[in-house]
Amino acid sequence: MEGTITAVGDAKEVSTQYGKSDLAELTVETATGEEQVTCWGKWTETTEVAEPGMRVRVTNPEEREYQGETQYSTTGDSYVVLEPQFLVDVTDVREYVQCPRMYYLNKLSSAPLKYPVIKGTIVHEVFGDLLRGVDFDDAVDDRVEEAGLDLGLLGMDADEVREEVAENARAIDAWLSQGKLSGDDEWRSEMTLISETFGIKGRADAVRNGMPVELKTGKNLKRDPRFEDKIQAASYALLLRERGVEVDTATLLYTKNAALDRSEFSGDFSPAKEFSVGDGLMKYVVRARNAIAAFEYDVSVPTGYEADAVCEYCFEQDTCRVVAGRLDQESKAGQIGRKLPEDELEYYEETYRAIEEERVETHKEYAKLWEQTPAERADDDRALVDLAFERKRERADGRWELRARRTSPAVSKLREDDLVLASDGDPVQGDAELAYIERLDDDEVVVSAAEPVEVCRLDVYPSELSVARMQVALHDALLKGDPDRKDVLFGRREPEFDAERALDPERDPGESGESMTEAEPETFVDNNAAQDEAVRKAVTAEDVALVHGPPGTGKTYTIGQAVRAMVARGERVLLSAFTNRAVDNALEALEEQGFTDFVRVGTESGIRDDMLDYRLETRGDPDECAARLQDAQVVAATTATCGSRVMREQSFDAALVDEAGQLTEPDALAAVNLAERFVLVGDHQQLPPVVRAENELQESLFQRLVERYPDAGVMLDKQYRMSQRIQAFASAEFYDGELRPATGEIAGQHPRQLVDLDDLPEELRDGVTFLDVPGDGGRNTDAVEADRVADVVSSYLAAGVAPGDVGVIAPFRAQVAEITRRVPESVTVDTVDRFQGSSKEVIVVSFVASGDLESPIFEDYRRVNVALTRAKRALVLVGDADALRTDPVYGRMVDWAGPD
Ligand SMILES: Nc1ncnc2c1ncn2[C@@H]1O[C@H](COP(=O)(O)OP(=O)(O)OP(=O)(O)O)[C@@H](O)[C@H]1O
Repeated sequence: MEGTITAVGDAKEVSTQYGKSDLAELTVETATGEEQVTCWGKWTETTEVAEPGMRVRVTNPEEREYQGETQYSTTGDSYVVLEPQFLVDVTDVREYVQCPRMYYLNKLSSAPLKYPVIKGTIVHEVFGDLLRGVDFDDAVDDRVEEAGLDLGLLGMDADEVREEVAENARAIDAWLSQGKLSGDDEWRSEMTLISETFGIKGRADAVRNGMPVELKTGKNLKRDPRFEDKIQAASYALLLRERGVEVDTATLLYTKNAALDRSEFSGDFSPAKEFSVGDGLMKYVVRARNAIAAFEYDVSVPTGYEADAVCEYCFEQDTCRVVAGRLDQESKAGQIGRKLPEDELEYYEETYRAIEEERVETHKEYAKLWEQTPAERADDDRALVDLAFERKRERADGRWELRARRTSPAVSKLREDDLVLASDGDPVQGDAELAYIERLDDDEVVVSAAEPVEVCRLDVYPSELSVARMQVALHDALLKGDPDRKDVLFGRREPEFDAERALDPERDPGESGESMTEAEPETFVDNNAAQDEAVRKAVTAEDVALVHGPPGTGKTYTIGQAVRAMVARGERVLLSAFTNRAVDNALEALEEQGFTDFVRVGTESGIRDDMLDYRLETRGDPDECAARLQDAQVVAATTATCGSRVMREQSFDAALVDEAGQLTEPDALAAVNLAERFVLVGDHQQLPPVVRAENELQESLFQRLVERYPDAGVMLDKQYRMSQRIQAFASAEFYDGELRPATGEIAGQHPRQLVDLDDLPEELRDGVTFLDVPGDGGRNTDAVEADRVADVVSSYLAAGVAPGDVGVIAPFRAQVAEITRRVPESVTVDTVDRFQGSSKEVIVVSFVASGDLESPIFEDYRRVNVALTRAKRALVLVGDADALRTDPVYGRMVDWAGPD
């Protein structure tokens, strides 16, 4: 039975025929009405954390009719699951059992760059390799080499690490070969498991004959595995049971045991500890996960009293007390340090809550994996569901290349390089693995995965990584952040500027012997006063400078100038942006300006091909890898990568962050935290941060600071893209009329410069055109409008415009698909989000507007602004004029564009 809790009774002790037992009543609103459920025994621990409003599921309850009503009670086979749609991760269950506050603290600080962590990862990878049959020495050498950068930053010697990893791996190898001797062991490494019944997800290190095997790189000389390790293995056992495997044992492999000197230690040296997994342990797992789900439900913070955590021996004791002290939390370990000022505390708590709300939304995405039918998921753009598996091939690196044929031309959010869940058709109960899309075209898809799944379906995989990084950035900014910086962030002090820094370093008195008074302010950009001022602000800012760059105003160019000016002053600079594309564009601008002393940090698949030469190699000799990063004057990475453990170890004089209007505050902080001073470049009139939850994360740090400190900002007011005719509406509507074409030549751009106007239909001869198409009234697609858009595109192509110069923008992916089917492949058709930051000679916008515009077409005006500011010479708007006129902004847009 399942429903929403409306009341929770107190636990009481009663006598039964089997002796004394606890019980507590839950009142639950189910699909058929309000029901009573009696939770017996240890399930009262769960009722104690339950609250009205939470969802609850009780499996295998006993049903009894009593005075005409059905009453439920738990049986020996029952599980009580709170908030089952919230998938608690197995590693969180393990942490929680060890100490509830440890689970919380890990959310705030993520895995640091520490040798035991890195070594643990390497050994795990070698374990996977050995299972896949890779040669022992090859696996060790290769995996150590792969961790080159991490090891280099830790100052580790590769030979020593190899030796230590080999010692651990030998324990694995010996144990594996024992299993092999005994016959037909069936192995599978790294298995992604999701339980919709128990609300748990996880990734088992390995599964042997259906039973979980967990690898621990520590030692354990007791006969039995550690309790928290047992809990972890039992969680996987529970997940496997849901797939119908009768799991009764699990194995923990303590690899360090094999490397211990027997004369120094005594105990049970065998690395592999097997134990039987009974129902009791699995119920314990579910109760622990319920406690976590309950904390997440009301975003409360554990104190450490919830479990029998022992603080005295805990490595995290100091951190725990500092966090408790600074954030004014109750903690079993106590508090140290001064409480944050009230406004910071309030900000921290609000932002923490907002990020957790985002986490809940991410979990709702997971739940859609089973709540939606395959067809619904496909309709929702969240999956490609009818793939026909073609073939698999094992690569030299042990990963599998999997190919499937597409049997229908569906659209989806999925793109090349995305992390997806590749499955045999059932991502929850079937064979499923995380995979990367390597190629996705109209008739075939190629993915790579650790296991050879017979791919028939790919699903969007809602990663929690971005949520995790936001929490870490928030924590770092508030608890570790410089107090001076925080004064500005919290409005206690105006940002300051040091004019001397703008003096020409070429004429630095230190070098030329001239006195300071003779040094002159440098001119950074001589043909654009606002850009010049922007660079000056960036260079002189002691705290923050804000560069507001409307479309095409040379943001990227200005960033390049600013970076070079900073480098000329001997500064180490972090160059960051929301997307890989913007990071690469900024580097390209630097390259064009003759500067290439930079290092690009990121994954091979994320970085544009022409920038791969600058990519920081993370594999190889530790010292060399580390030196390349540490010696680089300029380091470039997305803000997401700035939250990685490698980047969190770096420090910079200045951080320049592009696309800052699209970043949530915590995402911007991830970059800003790494530098002494920072410059945000963006436009809050274009795309806002994209988050699932509707809360304060939707407002960027850029916008907040621009509004708070207008004097720290400069607006770039000359644009290098659009004709006067095209830019007029956006300038008036979104930039107070202050945006202007940079030159007469730009202002005067016209379709006649592309084609002979006589070759175009009459209505397309102006630079801006509105085509009134009543449409078919569809909500997300409009076939009539799509036909008209296709006509317009073919008119331009017929007149001689190159297909690559034409772009089509539509508000919904479904309409993008409608139009894609009707135009040649080389014409880009996409949603606004994919067009931000790019431009075309000719842009056609399809509005799919009908009726009274009930459903917001471009969600908000900022998206329309982006759509209307991509074209250089010709902009064609296609939509239902009457529908659009029901909205004042769209009404003015229609008036501006025609029809006359
Ligand atoms: N001061 C300048 N002098 C000459 N050309 C410039 C200047 N500033 C920018 N440009 C040119 O204008 C064009 C647009 O500049 P850039 O790509 O930097 O704009 P952007 O603001 O980053 O664009 P978007 O709005 O797409 O992000 C580029 O071709 C660039 O070289």
